[in-house]
Amino acid sequence: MKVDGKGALVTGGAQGLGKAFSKILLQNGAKVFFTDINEEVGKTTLTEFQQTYGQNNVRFFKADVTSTAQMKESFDMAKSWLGGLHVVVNNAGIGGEGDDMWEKLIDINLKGPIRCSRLAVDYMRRDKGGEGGVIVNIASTGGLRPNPYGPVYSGSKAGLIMYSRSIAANQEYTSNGVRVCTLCPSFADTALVANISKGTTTNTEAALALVNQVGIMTVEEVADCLHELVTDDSKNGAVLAVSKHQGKTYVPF
Ligand SMILES: NC(=O)C1=CN([C@@H]2O[C@H](COP(=O)(O)OP(=O)(O)OC[C@H]3O[C@@H](n4cnc5c(N)ncnc54)[C@H](O)[C@@H]3O)[C@@H](O)[C@H]2O)C=CC1
Ligand SMILES: CCC(=O)/C=C/C=C\C[C@@H](O)/C=C/C=C/C=C\[C@@H](O)CCCC(=O)O
Repeated sequence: MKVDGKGALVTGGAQGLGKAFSKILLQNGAKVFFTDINEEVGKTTLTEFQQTYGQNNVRFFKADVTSTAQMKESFDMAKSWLGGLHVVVNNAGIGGEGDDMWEKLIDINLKGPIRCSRLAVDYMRRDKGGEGGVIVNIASTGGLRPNPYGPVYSGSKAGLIMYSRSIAANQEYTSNGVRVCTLCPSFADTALVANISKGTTTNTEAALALVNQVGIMTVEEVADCLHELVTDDSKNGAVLAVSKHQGKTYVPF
């Protein structure tokens, strides 16, 4: 699918990878409706995008992926303003393994993209008035192998990978024009990784050593992979891993 003229919704689009995903979609001619819980940064990013890509090609709406009501409102607004919903990127996510954080992490990193994938299917499937489209769920290489420094984070991403592969296998969705893919980046240069040094993992020293060993990608390198999954209509159920040290790998399950 060429994204030129298509409508896209990106969650967690105010900064980091979500901002890079919105940017590459805008650069290729899509209209983008992005959401985020951070209203201040979201409005700053909106202004930046509108100055570069035009007032009428991008919109921001403050919304929390843990709220069904807020995300239903987001999807309603997006479909109406975009004129059609063809791409959904479930990107919003956090780190944090502590007693005070791990349940919130599951709510955001696993329940959030499941909530938004369910909405996306309903809004995209042709038998319910949609025009077909693609959902890309943002997991992690941390969901593909055990991670002693982020067991809850890895569990959330492993769950998202399997959920995504499972709905991609649903012929009720595929026969109505919906594709589902998963992008599994390793470390990229965002606040999420920077926060590792502030103690979001179970072992900061070991985690930082892993980051140094694996290397850190630019957000643009990850965004190129998103564009590949969105535009290649042959990709359904695909899981694309990408890292600084190993490049791109379609995971051969
Ligand atoms: N940066 C990295 O190395 C990697 C990141 N990822 C995943 O990529 C996604 C984006 O992460 P980054 O850009 O790195 O982090 P980031 O912290 O820079 O951006 C995350 C965005 O999500 C938003 N957000 C957080 N909770 C939210 C909620 N409840 N509702 C709506 N928005 C919310 C934040 O406000 C922020 O704008 C996450 O799912 C993360 O797990 C996956 C692999 C590697
Ligand atoms: C080095 C950090 C690490 O081992 C992962 C920790 C996971 C959870 C703790 C969380 O608070 C920090 C998350 C940061 C994640 C950043 C990138 C990961 O999504 C890539 C995982 C790297 C890999 O295992 O290949």
